Amino acid sequence: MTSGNKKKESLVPEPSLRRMPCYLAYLKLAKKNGKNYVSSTHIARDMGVDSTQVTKDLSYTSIVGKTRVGYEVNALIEVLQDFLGFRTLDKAFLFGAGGLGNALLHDHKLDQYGLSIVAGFDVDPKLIGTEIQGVPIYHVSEFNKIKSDDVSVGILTVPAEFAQEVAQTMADGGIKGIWNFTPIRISLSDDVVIQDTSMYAHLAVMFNRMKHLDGK
Ligand SMILES: NC(=O)c1ccc[n+]([C@@H]2O[C@H](COP(=O)([O-])OP(=O)(O)OC[C@H]3O[C@@H](n4cnc5c(N)ncnc54)[C@H](O)[C@@H]3O)[C@@H](O)[C@H]2O)c1
Repeated sequence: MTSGNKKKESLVPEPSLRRMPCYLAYLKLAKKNGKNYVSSTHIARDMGVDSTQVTKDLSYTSIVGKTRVGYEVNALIEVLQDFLGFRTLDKAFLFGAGGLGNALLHDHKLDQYGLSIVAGFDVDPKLIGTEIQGVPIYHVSEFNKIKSDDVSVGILTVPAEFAQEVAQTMADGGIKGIWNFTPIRISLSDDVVIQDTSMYAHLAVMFNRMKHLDGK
């Protein structure tokens, strides 16, 4: 597959991995503002993270900061992009080209994060045979015909009631990583990585914290 050199970073703690794309966005902005070097203290101050945490997070990559000046911005951007797997393109199949699936197909920045959707699958006759942003949409029953060894990522954006069944279809067809947007906890064998993602969970946290503010 295209991302054969993506490393297995299983020992990196998830909170560190989750912070890294934020460091990357911060560094890209620093670069835009003409900065050549940033220190972990600056990153920490601007991002509201402890500076030892920043140093620790970045130590999982191969980069080493220089005393006093810190990290070279360009080099750190490249190292982070590499480390996070954003510099190689993984091909993905999308299952469920409705509201959210359609939005993801319109997300032109997805490839900057190492993902390229090459085909969509749905059951809606109005969608089958169409293209969304140049990506062909097939009936889900055609998956076995279309599936390919070089596509190992599946994006799951079907209604909740079909999530488990469609995820199983994906796994049976060789998908190794499922980006699960449905609210269902998918159960599959251990050789498939499932990453649950929910905007609504974050919204719930925000509402809860806002209530707490009101109560002050
Ligand atoms: N994680 C998040 O932040 C987030 C945000 C929005 C929606 N969602 C979830 O994403 C999913 C999709 O939401 P939506 O608003 O796009 O719904 P939607 O109804 O607009 O789209 C769902 C699509 O899946 C298709 N579909 C139905 N059964 C299928 C099957 N067996 N195989 C393939 N495709 C099938 C439908 O025809 C439709 O096009 C839901 O589970 C929803 O809860 C998650």
